[in-house]
Amino acid sequence: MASLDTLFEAAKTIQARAYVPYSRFKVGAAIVTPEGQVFTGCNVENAAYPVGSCAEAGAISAMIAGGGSRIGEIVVIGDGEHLVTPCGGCRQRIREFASPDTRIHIAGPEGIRKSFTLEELLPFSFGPDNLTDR
Ligand SMILES: O=c1ccn([C@H]2C[C@H](O)[C@@H](CO)O2)c(=O)[nH]1
Ligand SMILES: [Zn+2]
Repeated sequence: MASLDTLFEAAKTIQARAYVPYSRFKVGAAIVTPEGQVFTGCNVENAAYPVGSCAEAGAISAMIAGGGSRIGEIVVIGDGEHLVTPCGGCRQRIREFASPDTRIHIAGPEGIRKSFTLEELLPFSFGPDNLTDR
């Protein structure tokens, strides 16, 4: 099983590959599934700014394409002094494949700075269950 250290290193490696000619703000994300598979993603910007995608979205796409189905834990790494927590859209993307107690680790270049549960970042969330209890 991948350790948190390994997951952090995977996020840092993919962060370096981010395509960010507009913001110059590189983000990396690494997911470990409950089975121990690791999937990564980086942000990919576009000249049509709104079409750019977040690192977390890339990691989730890689997970699904690679046969994973659940997020065990996720590390998100950014630069600068502020915590780079997932944007609102990515909190919802993570929510689709995670549980309220799934841990979301926020890292800087030196290591993990703070860890949250999904419930902390996205309380009272909307999810697949809402569609089945009609
Ligand atoms: O959690 C985050 C926050 C921001 N970004 C990206 C989007 C954009 O490319 C750049 C600046 O917002 O950072 C991510 O990938 N993940
Ligand atoms: Zn996002």
